[in-house]
Amino acid sequence: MSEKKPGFFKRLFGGQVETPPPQPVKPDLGPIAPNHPISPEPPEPLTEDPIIEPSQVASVDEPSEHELPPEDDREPPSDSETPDDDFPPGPPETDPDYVDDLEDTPGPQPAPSAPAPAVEQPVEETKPRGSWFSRLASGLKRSSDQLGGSIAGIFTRRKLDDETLEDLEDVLIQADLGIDTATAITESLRRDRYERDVSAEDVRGVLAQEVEKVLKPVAQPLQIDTGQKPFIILMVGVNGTGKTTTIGKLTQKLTAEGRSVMMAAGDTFRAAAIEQLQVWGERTGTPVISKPAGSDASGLAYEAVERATAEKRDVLIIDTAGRLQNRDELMGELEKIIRVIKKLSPDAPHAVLLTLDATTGQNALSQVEIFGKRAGVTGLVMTKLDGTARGGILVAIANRFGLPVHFIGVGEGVDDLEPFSASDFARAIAGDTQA
Ligand SMILES: Nc1nc2c(ncn2[C@@H]2O[C@H](COP(=O)(O)OP(=O)(O)OP(=O)(O)O)[C@@H](O)[C@H]2O)c(=O)[nH]1
Repeated sequence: MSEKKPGFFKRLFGGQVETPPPQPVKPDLGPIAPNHPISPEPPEPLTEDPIIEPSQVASVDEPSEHELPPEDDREPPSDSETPDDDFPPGPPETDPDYVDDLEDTPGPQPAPSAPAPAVEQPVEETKPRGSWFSRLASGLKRSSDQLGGSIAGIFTRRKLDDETLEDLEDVLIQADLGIDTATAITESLRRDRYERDVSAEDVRGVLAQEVEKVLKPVAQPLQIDTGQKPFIILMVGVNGTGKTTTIGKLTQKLTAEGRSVMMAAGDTFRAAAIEQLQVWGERTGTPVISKPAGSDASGLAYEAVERATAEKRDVLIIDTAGRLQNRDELMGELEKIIRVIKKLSPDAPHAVLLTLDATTGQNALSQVEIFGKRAGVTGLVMTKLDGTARGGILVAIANRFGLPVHFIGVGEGVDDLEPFSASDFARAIAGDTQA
């Protein structure tokens, strides 16, 4: 944590750190609370003195009817992996009988606020920060280096002929840009420069142009409809993709804009996620609705909507447990959370944001497809673009689904999440590091 951190553009396109294939994600607080790592092991009771003000965090401490589910040790998916049947059971609401019962009963009443569990105050790191573009470029450097290196290898003193175009197409597909974009780029070069000398620089220029063309329509800011009080945002995604961290960063942005926000610790499956949100709550002066780990997430969402409505909050952001998109019962649980929210606010959730881990590669396409169908995803947040060689996947996703991309993340820090800019991303992935 003491390492000097380069700027954003530099981290997006400049990190030399080898990124291993997707690993089981260790829940930790990263830079939020660097001195207080949270163990990925089954949650231990917190023993330190409470630091969070009782008024800041609303903990709904009803005794759970259900056993605490086993800690979620599912691995994030890789391209080749398909989930097997060995996963531990999901939260209680994944039990169909339980789901039916809960849907038939009115939502639980909010319990009185109680002091939050003890969470150590986050320690803000002071690091030199570059511009967003420099940090973006730095983060995407592995992607751009890989692409740039391969392109340079193809176009060293070679005319643009069929063979070079085929080689280039292969390189672009391997960089996860998708067949359509790869073809668009090679066709553009064929049209304008066939049989002429072409430099790697020329090719990178065309790459940046074509990537920007694909990304421009999807680069849309997250619009908060002020007519909705609260504007309800549901955060969904596969395990460890950055939902909780993104909620914290987003809350920081929204509160800095003067909005009153409430967070709901709907990832009741992972104790660390609840604590993580509580840290963000303390940091941003935002109340966090929570229940003990293992509680029903739908009931919590219901209470959070009631509470945020009663308090006339501008925005309510609801976290959810990570789930693999092809675990049918877990996706059914997500649908149930949405149905329960609609009982109180028929048009809600007003935004369903899917977090995608850029290091996942091609599996992200299936995540967008299935979460889109089952949870009505309205926008995307791509995290962990720092240090991955697979940043091109965002282009393939944009091309295939056309869903708005609201934010991208290039690190764990609060200012490592920024609204998505098509031209910055295109320049960064093409290896243009000039801010
Ligand atoms: N390098 C990097 N790490 C990130 C980024 N966003 C989140 N992380 C880290 O990724 C890890 C998982 O993030 P979480 O926010 O806990 O993910 P989650 O989706 O809530 O996880 P589950 O609750 O298990 O589904 C944490 O260590 C974060 O600090 C990013 O943009 N870059």
